[in-house]
Amino acid sequence: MYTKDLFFISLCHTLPYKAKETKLFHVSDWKYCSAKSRVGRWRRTKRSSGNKCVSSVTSAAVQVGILGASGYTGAELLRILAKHPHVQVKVITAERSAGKSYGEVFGQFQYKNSHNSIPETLMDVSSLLENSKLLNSLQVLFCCLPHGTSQAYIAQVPSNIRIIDLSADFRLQEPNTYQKWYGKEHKAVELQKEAVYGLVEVHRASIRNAHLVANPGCYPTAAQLALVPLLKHRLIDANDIVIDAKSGVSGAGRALKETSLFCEVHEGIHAYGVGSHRHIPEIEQGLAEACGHSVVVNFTPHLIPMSRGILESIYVRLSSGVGIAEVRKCLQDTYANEHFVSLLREGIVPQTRFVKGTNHCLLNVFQDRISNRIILFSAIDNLVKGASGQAVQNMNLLCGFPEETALQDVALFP
Ligand SMILES: NC(=O)C1=CN([C@@H]2O[C@H](COP(=O)(O)OP(=O)(O)OC[C@H]3O[C@@H](n4cnc5c(N)ncnc54)[C@H](OP(=O)(O)O)[C@@H]3O)[C@@H](O)[C@H]2O)C=CC1
Ligand SMILES: CC(=O)N[C@@H](CCC(=O)OP(=O)(O)O)C(=O)O
Repeated sequence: MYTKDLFFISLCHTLPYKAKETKLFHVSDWKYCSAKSRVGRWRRTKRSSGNKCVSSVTSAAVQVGILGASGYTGAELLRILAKHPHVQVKVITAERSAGKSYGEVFGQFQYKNSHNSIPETLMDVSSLLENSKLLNSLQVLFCCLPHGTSQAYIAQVPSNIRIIDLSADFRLQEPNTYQKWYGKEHKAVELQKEAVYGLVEVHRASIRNAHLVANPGCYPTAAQLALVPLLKHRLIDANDIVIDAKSGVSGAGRALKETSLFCEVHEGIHAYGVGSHRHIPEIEQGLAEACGHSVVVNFTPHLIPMSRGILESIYVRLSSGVGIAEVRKCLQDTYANEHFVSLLREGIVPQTRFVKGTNHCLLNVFQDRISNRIILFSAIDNLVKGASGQAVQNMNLLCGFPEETALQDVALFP
């Protein structure tokens, strides 16, 4: 059977990704679908997308600022917010690119009518913080600055503005843990205490009322979504977890670094931060919370010559008397009503290309050949579910919008 003979019934993007049981029909079966239902689907599509490629902003749009809009996560935020029907991006900032127009920094933002209007020029953060009128006109501030930089700026933001920080600055609850892994004292310890960890599928209730959301790190997102439910239900041994992680190069950010030079990345793969990566305490903090006692994991990240994507292969020991079927059932039940996390059908290995450009995390579990062990796989796009997509999911939650608003893309493939 050839692809041209097939019609994928979920072409319409209003159909949630969760519809995993959607079948491919032969084109000749199409006539048996009622014309009425086809019209109904079309009408819904037109209404939800305003018959244009993007939705228009409602009059009562949430006013948003983005610190660090000239970086990778900033650009990804603007790409996503461009199709958000209830958001107006009012301010964007940069450091080296301050004063430039956004289209000059990112050519993809020069197209006419392809996005909600965005501010023409990148301003510097200090000018924004000094302009109290402009600052106070914002309701939500995304902070896409390097870790260590965010905390001092965020401490100056008025408390009526809700902040979503994409850096690592507010993820660790213990100031001592932060100092140990980041090598410096935290400059906003009080704020660190009140920050809520923004892994929506785990902390949804507390995020809703948060003033400051600490958006999770990319590697910790993929690891925790696979492991937290299993630890909560005591299905795996908390002291025998090996996380073998691979990331695309955009994870390192846009600033020029030796480690992300083309000649030193392409056609090669290497581990880094072995036994010392700063995401170790973040992963351990989340897993300890899930099982109620401290956890020590083996976490080894690798850099892969691709632009985006994270795949984690996670090797664990089952608790005594537990089988793989219980693990599958636990993941299936936990994520049955979650829009962005899915357990794939048995035997299908999650791939980064299945999630490229999307806010989805795909999971699966396989029996290891070594008895009583299983292998979990978790795939995300580091810039979307691992950063800006998750940040928008958090904003949707804070603002009372449906969580999946502006996040319903299907992966760009191939
Ligand atoms: N990339 C990823 O996959 C992920 C990143 N994160 C985290 O999100 C944050 C942003 O990451 P990413 O977008 O990749 O980083 P980039 O390096 O691509 O961008 C950083 C941004 O911050 C600005 N900036 C840098 N230094 C300063 C400063 N001292 N004062 C004000 N602005 C400054 C830069 O401006 P300019 O370029 O104009 O100098 C740029 O806009 C980081 O904390 C990162 O660790 C989290 C999850 C995943
Ligand atoms: C490939 C690569 O370099 N990845 C980054 C992680 C990106 C991320 O999530 O960083 P934050 O914790 O600062 O948000 C790293 O290993 O440091």
